Amino acid sequence: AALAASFLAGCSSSGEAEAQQENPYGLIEPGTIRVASVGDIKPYAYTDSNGEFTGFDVELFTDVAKRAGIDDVVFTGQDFAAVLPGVANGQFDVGVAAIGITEERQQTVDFSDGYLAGYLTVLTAEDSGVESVEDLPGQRLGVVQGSLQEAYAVENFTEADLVRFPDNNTAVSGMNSGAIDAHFLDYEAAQDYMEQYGHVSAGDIPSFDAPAGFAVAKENDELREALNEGLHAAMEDGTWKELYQKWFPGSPMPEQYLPSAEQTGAP
Ligand SMILES: NC(=O)CC[C@H](NC[C@@]1(O)OC[C@@H](O)[C@@H](O)[C@@H]1O)C(=O)O
Repeated sequence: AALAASFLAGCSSSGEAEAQQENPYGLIEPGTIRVASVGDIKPYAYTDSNGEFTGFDVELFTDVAKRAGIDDVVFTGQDFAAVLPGVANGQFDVGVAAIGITEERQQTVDFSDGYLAGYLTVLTAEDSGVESVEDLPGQRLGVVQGSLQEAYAVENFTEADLVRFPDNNTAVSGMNSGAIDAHFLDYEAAQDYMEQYGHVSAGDIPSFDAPAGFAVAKENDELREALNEGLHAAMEDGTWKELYQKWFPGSPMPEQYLPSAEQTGAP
């Protein structure tokens, strides 16, 4: 009670203190978290046949929000390139879409701690002639606008003809119709298209230095810290591991997100 009293006394007006108490995370709509996501990066974040958002990132975030005391989470699908601007300009409270944490992105938004470190995959059709990334020069390579894959390809696949798409589905449709020769996307999403269309990987590039994080508006430290607390609790009690095994069965599991008792510290 003393702490609360001093906290309330600290605010300039009781109204502000009241507001602060009701909306401790500075949410657009107190009690609801508005999330900018994307609808087609299965199995990270996607809309199922009922139009419901689901996937590893979606279920992990929903669990973390619940631990922070917010049960009402509303997901809205955007083009990937619109997610961070939507969070930065206050249209959404959080961005959740396998968004890699990078210095450049931290110019416009803040991130929770990382929750998923994996690979970027060059996906191609069985007989495309693109056997590995060495074959990319002169080939048409799809990338999602604003993705790490776009930045990586601009930097490293300088002789490929880059074709920018709003999302993976459009890009893979383009590949299936022969408009492009390969598409550069996230490993688990690539696995899904391989199962669906019999496509293959022409190369997997580690992206461990840019683990996915939840994007929040700069300065909203209360929200970011509450998400971090929930995230680490979900890792420590094995929820993260359970969701990883559900959504990425058979994929190598990064150790740093497992309960500390299960971390061997092996390199
Ligand atoms: N929604 C998307 O298409 C996201 C594409 C891309 N994801 C990269 C990443 O965050 O995906 C999950 C993990 O593998 C991370 O290591 C990786 O950087 C990006 O952040 O640009």
